Amino acid sequence: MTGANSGVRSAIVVGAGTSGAIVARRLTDAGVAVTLVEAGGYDTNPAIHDPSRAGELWHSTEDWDFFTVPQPHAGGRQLHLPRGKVTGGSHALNAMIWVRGAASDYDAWEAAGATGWGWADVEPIYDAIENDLLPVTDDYALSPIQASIIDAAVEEGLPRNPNYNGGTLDGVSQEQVTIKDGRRVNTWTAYAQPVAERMTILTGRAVHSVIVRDGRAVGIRLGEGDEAEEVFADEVILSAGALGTPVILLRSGIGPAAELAALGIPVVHDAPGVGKNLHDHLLSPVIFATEKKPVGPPQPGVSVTQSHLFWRSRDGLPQPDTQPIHFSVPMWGELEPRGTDGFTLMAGLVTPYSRGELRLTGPGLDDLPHIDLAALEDQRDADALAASVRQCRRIGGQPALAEEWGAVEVYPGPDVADDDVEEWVRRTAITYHHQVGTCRMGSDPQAVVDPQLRVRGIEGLRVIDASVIPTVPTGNTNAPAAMIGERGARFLLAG
Ligand SMILES: Cc1cc2nc3c(=O)[nH]c(=O)nc-3n(C[C@H](O)[C@H](O)[C@H](O)COP(=O)(O)OP(=O)(O)OC[C@H]3O[C@@H](n4cnc5c(N)ncnc54)[C@H](O)[C@@H]3O)c2cc1C
Repeated sequence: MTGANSGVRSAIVVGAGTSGAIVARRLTDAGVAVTLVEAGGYDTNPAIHDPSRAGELWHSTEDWDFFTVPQPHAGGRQLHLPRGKVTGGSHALNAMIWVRGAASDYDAWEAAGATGWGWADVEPIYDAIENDLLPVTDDYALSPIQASIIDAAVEEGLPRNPNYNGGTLDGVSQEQVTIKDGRRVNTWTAYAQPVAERMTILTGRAVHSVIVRDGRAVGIRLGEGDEAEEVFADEVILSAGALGTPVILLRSGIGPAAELAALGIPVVHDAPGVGKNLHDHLLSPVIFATEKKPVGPPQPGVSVTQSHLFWRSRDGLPQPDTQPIHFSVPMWGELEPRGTDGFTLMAGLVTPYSRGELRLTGPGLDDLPHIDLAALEDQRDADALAASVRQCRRIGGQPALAEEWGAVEVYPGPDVADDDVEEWVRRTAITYHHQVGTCRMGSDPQAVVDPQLRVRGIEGLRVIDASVIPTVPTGNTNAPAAMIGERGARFLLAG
């Protein structure tokens, strides 16, 4: 369907990240006059494009560098939440791993009121994306340590899964990634950048809020104070991500009325769900040194993570609840003392029960949001992550690692007994970078957007990004964000 058919002549897309870059491309191809607004700059930093250098992007100018409020169930720590602030968004910073999730994840969305988002609806979208502009591949050479990690996981009893996107997640696998010829490919470089000359692109411009007149979104406010500027279009699409989009809605007066009033923000529409339901996956490290031969430094063009596994931490689960991810480098984080070489089996929780929230602390662009993941608040999350740590310890002790490499566990290390791993998890848990849910889609009054991704109560305004995800899928969230971008654009063009 073309833009002319849908009647949409012009659209503003806020955010050139995973979802927004796809939306901008699809609308442009349909003849819609697109203005794509990105708070960050262009992706000129070479570290973005070399998969081995992703770690350099944390705390860089391309990182929003968010932090949570102190997390009482995770040692009182404030967790760093990197998010891409650059063309490509978080797909410019991420590890490029491609995971669809479990069919039952999407059937659960549908059952909870996201009508039309069951597996039968989304599977063809994934099939289409993977055979279109993004290269999704596991056809690359494994680093020697990664091959041994996979062997060790098999020795621990896990099945070797040749395609975790093929219907069964369980087992250990080489990661499918969006890398081509040793370079990162993201939705900006694959979708939006090739048609950039056919759009209006504003970079380095942060959107303050949406302009709403008589219940309809008519444009956006860029910047604030003396630098404020207004841009108008038929449709406004927020693709600013699970932390960026709710902030824009709240500054626009679309959110929980009492919270907005307390900050002196005029209430445009009482939407109690905006910023609620924030949740994320979590990681906790198990780090090894090698006594027989060094792992060696990262190689240019090669990601430091190439394998992962899906595993059920207890009986009776319909799908895996843990997804350890394996790094060819020691991921020391805040740990001291630290060595110079090694590898990390990063335990991972992918079925979190804890739910946090995002709130504003003020109406200005510089007022940092209050971000509370409620990390490990639900005991089931701590139990699953601790079980995952114990499993990673066991894998490190298998012959393929312990005998071939002389792998020796440095952290948690011999002083931490398996019974004390929960304390380790609370002391070391970090984000898996998969925040979702802050503008949940559904059919109930608390849902922020309807299943067509229209903001309830406001005409001409959609949210198309990871914030609409009602419950985080079993796996990394980039592929779901891309799928949401494709579907959201189709909904909009269909009118
Ligand atoms: C370090 C890291 C590693 C990750 N690894 C993986 C992985 O390997 N595999 C995987 O599947 N997922 C991974 N993820 C998660 C995945 O990248 C995200 O889920 C996905 O990119 C979300 O897409 P999005 O479109 O919702 O938001 P984003 O891609 O974050 O895009 C949002 C865009 O909006 C812009 N924006 C925000 N606010 C404003 C504003 N006010 N005005 C203008 N622009 C604004 C931002 O700058 C950004 O460009 C990782 C994430 C990170 C940060």
